[in-house]
Amino acid sequence: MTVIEARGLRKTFSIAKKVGRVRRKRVDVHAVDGIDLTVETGDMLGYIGPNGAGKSTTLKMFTGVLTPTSGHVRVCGLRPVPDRVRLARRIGVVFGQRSQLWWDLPLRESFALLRHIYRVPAAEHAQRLKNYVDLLDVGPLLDTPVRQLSLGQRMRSEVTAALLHAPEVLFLDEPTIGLDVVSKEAVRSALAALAATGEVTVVLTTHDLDDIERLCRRLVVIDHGRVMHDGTLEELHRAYGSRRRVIVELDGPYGRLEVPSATVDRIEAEGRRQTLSFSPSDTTAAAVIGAVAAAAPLRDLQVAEPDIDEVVRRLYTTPSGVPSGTPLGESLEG
Ligand SMILES: Nc1ncnc2c1ncn2[C@@H]1O[C@H](COP(=O)(O)OP(=O)(O)OP(=O)(O)O)[C@@H](O)[C@H]1O
Repeated sequence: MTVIEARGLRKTFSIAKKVGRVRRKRVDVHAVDGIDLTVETGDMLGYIGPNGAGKSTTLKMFTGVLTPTSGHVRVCGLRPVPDRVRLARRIGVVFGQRSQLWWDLPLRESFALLRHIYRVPAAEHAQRLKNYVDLLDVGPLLDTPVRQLSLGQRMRSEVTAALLHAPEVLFLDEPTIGLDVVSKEAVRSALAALAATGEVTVVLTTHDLDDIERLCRRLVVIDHGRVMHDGTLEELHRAYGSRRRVIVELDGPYGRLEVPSATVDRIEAEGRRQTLSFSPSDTTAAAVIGAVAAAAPLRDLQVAEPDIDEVVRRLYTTPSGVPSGTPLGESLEG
């Protein structure tokens, strides 16, 4: 079932730009510039793009915070702005800068208050709380006032809070931003476990490449308010010509290996260690390893997947070929 549908979605901000010493003129910033997107139930979608690409603006239009300038958008079959109150019961939102928890109350009491706000029957709430408290590992935190939680603990608590009224879609804006490595991993595992239940559709924005690899079954990459890629990570690698690598350790010194459809990128320790790369569309890791084993005394090997960091960097720096015409000047007013 379709949970999000956007057609030709646009948001233009009119901002005052300084020209000369005192004069200002109004310019249009096309923050979202004609986005078409369909999200189906159970999707785990990463909405990514460089700074200022239009990610937050899109999420704000999906959640009824901003009115689109033009275009069509439906979330759970509702129009986000006019149907905002009804929509609030069907979606969960975790935007880093806004908390839905009460700072001075123990977490348990925040959850109880949310039950009243969303008018969730007590038995349903208790059952759901139990499930999500286990899934997101917030049990040991229930009696702690929110202000005493670490950033990572708070993020897991925010996600739990956003799920207690059983939303169909969960929107997460940068769920791991500012967290240390261990907390990031805890939040990621919790979200991966949530995705595995298939109970809720998740749309998240992130700049974190590990989030993308671990969490996003589908990636929508936007830049200058337009969709540049929509598909799986593998499709992204294919589209941008990513290469897989095989690192081989040989039993003794050896010359440069010659393997069909692969190139030797690096030779170390007098040829004992060589790094080969190949395009998955030309050959397979098995064929490369087979060819190496037939030619040289193979001691050990390692296969490295294409580097997401590299492909995203390339994606963000490659001109899309679509002139944006967007005067992304300094925003002087909101
Ligand atoms: N309220 C506003 N008034 C004027 N311009 C705005 C407003 N909100 C966003 N913009 C502009 O719209 C463009 C898209 O901003 P948006 O915050 O959606 O990008 P983003 O992809 O979320 O960026 P980031 O990754 O930095 O959070 C930017 O050029 C931004 O300056």
